[in-house]
Amino acid sequence: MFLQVEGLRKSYTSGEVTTEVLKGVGMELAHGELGVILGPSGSGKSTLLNIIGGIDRGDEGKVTVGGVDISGLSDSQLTDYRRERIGFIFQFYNLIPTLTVGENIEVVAQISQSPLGIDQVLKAVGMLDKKRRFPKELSGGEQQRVSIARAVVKNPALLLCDEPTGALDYSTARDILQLLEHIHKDYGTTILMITHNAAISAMANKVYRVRSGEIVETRINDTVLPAERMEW
Ligand SMILES: Nc1ncnc2c1ncn2[C@@H]1O[C@H](COP(=O)(O)OP(=O)(O)OP(=O)(O)O)[C@@H](O)[C@H]1O
Repeated sequence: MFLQVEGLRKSYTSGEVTTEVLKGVGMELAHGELGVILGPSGSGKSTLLNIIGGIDRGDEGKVTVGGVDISGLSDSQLTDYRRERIGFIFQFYNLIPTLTVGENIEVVAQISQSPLGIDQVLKAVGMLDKKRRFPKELSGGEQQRVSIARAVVKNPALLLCDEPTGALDYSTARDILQLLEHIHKDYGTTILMITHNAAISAMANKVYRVRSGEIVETRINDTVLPAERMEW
């Protein structure tokens, strides 16, 4: 199994209060699959994604990605893992405002082991003609396209998306989901995506429903709905 999470626990302590955010999470995702994590606010979705992506660490349990047990990595090995194998897409794009679209992609390509071509990924997200623009000159949907290109240019083994359409209007959100669907198909990238929106789970191979730090349901979709046919 490409991604395997077993008995993952995580607590945060602030002052005298300890909150158990993940209470023994287990999940699996095969290579090339698209998984969706559904759940209410505060249920632990981002914490789970951040641990899988090597941004954060669990307290207990095991996370294996592409045969590597990341729970056993040193800090510098975890940084290399994150840089070389993981692409992140966030709700609020996080582009560098002082760099052009092309430069935002280039800084990531430069530190990647086997990057794709900058123009190739900009073309794939429909932003090649805006290569010399700055992020503030773009709409939210366009900025998210650039952030997808930035995540994809490193040719990541795993693409992690945290509410990628959370800040977008309905039709732009559907465009972005269609784009992620194309990336998934064209590049064969394994994708794990967090959403509040249950309708989006129709495009996934696997759906994990999270409640209060536990996966309460794992569903396998035999039929995957194309993003252009999803409605909510
Ligand atoms: N660094 C931190 N320090 C303390 N508490 C944290 C930290 N990160 C997350 N938490 C707490 O852990 C819980 C789960 O947060 P998390 O962001 O994983 O949930 P979520 O399901 O992604 O929520 P949302 O959908 O609102 O983003 C929340 O109660 C949050 O306040």
